[in-house]
This record gives sequence, structure tokens and C-alpha cells, in this order.
Amino acid sequence: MLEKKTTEYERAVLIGVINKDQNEAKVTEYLDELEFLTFTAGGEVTQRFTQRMEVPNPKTLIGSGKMEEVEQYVKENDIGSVIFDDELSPAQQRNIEKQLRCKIIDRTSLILDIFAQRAQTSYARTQVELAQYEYLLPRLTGLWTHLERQKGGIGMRGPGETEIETDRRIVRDRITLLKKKLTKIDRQMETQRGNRGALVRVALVGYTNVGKSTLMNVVSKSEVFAENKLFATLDTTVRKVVIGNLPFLLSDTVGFIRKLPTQLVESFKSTLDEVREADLLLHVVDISHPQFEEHIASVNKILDEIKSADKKTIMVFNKIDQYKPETIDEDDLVTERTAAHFTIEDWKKTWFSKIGDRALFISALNKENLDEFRKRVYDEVRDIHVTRFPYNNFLYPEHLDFQ
Ligand SMILES: Nc1nc2c(ncn2[C@@H]2O[C@H](COP(=O)(O)OP(=O)(O)OP(=O)(O)O)[C@@H](O)[C@H]2O)c(=O)[nH]1
Repeated sequence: MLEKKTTEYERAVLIGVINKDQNEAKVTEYLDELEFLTFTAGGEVTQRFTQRMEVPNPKTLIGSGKMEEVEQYVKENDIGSVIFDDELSPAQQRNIEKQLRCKIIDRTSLILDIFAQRAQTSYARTQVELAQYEYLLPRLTGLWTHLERQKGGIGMRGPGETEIETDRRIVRDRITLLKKKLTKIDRQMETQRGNRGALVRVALVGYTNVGKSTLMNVVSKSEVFAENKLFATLDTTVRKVVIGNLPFLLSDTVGFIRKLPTQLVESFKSTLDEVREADLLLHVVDISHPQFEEHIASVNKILDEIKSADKKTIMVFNKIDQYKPETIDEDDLVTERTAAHFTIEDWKKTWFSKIGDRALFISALNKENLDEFRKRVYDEVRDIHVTRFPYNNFLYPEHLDFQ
């Protein structure tokens, strides 16, 4: 159940609800992302259904007419999963499953599934497994309540209930075991982090797929003194990097996403400790993504949740090579210029006015503006370093001079 290996794409349908605070375009964007997630998880989306609803249907989230439409489509098109962008209550999930007779997945379980697929180390697998069981537990409870009601309530102890009770106990025991295992690893990792000495710690953070790992590779490989062995026993995403003679630690963390399941935030505590304990954050943004500003807000929300929102941060706007603003026809006197029409220069001005030179515009892939990036990171790391060790600041010039 916890690890999925896909050999061929499974046909899937997406369902989005347009509530009173949203417009259709917004939900289309959310479904675009959900489709990308589905693809990542090994699915192929063949159809999308949306429904405008003032109040979601407590039984099936969407209305009964729409349910029939979906049911018909699922039957006729050999659909394996129906995926909802919204989180479903255990009861909704059960009711929908009963009617559609295929796998019903919500955004949270889809993200958990991808994490399970991607987890490489036993540590990451343990963290994901814990998150999955935490997600599962209330759903078993829901099932139990449902069966109890069917049986007629008090005093009617049937096999169904006993079975679910046993399942709940097994899941609870497993959660306790996994938590113990993680606490032990967390302690080891804490000690290892402590042993890393006094090097300045920099963490790459950002929405999923923005180019954090690409930047990490470019920065650490291109530097003569880059070291990829020191923390081989730790998570391999921490590397020692040297810019202009100044060594520091750079970590690449798990990518963030809108509505990152809370279970994951909790069980990835140790991974996120890299962020929590960092001296400087490099918040990488994919500026070529139409929703990049919303992505920034999602990342900031998670940083806030893990109490890291006040950290010194450099905003790194990546993928400038593939940024394309919308154009306005010269003769068009009606269309108003919006953010979608901004050029990179416009964005530079906007961000410089907000945070000054803590906004950088680069392409990690094409290696554009990387010298500027290195200089900026050097300045910030040096500042932190000389504050910590005022006696050896003569080792590092105030600014780097790249030829
Ligand atoms: N065009 C363009 N593509 C880039 C750039 N930087 C990274 N990419 C591409 O973006 C995709 C995602 O890059 P990653 O480095 O894996 O992104 P990430 O942020 O580490 O992703 P997660 O692991 O999901 O958090 C890859 O296909 C990269 O080749 C860039 O500057 N320009």
C-alpha cells in the first residue's frame, strides 16, 4: 500500500469545485497543477469536471447531477481513479467510492502517494509512511462510525466493527513504532548537525519544480572547493560549498506545494529542521510559471508554519530564460496592462522596490547571472560569518570581484 511502482499510466479524471470565493480561471489553474501531480504519480488525465457550488454537498462534495455525469464517464472510459482537488471527508470519500466504483483520491492522498514513490532513503520512507498512516487513521474511524450506525448503535457489536477496531489498533501501533523510530533518527541527525562545526548554513527553499536542485548542482559543482563527501552519511542534500575562499553549507530541502499535507510537514520535521536552523534562506521561484506569486505565498505560509518566516532571505527568481510576458496588441485600447504583461525588467523594479538587492533574477539552466548570484550569496554569508567570528574577517574581502 505504501509504495507504488507504476509501469503504465492509469486513466484518471479530475474534479474541481468552484466555490463562492473563486472564479473559473483560478480553479483551472489548480486543476493544471493537479494534472501535473497526477502525471507525476503515474496517471493520465482524460477528463476534467468542475462544478460551481455555493455550499459543498456534505455527502459527495459535488451535486448528485454532476455525480451521475462523472459516473457515466467513468463507466464508459475505463477510468482507474477519480481525483478531487479538495480534501474529502472520510464519509464523502466512502459515498463517492460506492457510487463510482473506482479509486477515489483527494489532493492530500495524491501528494502522499508521490512522496512515497519518490522516497529514496529508509529515513524518507519512514517519514512518508508515518504521514500516510496519520492520514489513514481518521478514515478508519469514519468507516467504523458508519458501520456502527448501520448495525443500529449501542450494544450491537458486529464483526465489521471488531475488524475495523483491530485495523485501528494495528495502525495506531504502527504510528507509535514509526514515531519512536523517527525520534531516534532525529536525535542522531541533531548530533550530526551539531558536529558540522560553525559553518554558516544556507538552505534552498521553494515551490516544487522551481529548480532548487539544479541550482544546488550548478553552485556546488562549479566551485573548485565544492565538497560532496563530507555529509555522505547524512541526507545527501547537504553540501559544503566554497565561494571566494569562504566555505558554507548549502542544503536542498523537500519542495513545497500549495496545501502541503500537514501530516507531511509534521513527519518531515527533521528534514525541515535544515530550514529552521539555517542562517540564510534562498527562496527559489520559477518566474516563468503563471502562478509564481501564489507559489511564493504558499512557500511563505509553510515557512511561517515551521517558524522560519522571519529569517534572512534572498529571493532567487529562476528560469528567466523561459519567461514570456503576454503581449498587448498596439491597436488594442481596451486591454489593461496587468502583471501578466510585465517584462523581467518590470519584475526587477517591482522586487527591488520591495526588498532591494535581495532579489536576484537568474537562469540556473543557462547559467545566466550566476556571478551576480554568487556575489550576493557571498556578501550575505560573509556578513553572518564575520558577525560570528569577528577575529578572522580579514580572510574574506568585503566583496567578491569576479573577472
Ligand atoms: N528553462 C529552465 N529550466 C530550468 C531552470 N532551472 C531548472 N530547470 C528545470 O526545471 C525542472 C525542475 O528542476 P529541479 O532542479 O528538479 O527543481 P526542484 O525545485 O529541485 O524540484 P523539487 O524536487 O520538486 O522540489 C527541471 O526539468 C530543470 O531542468 C532554468 O533556469 N530554466
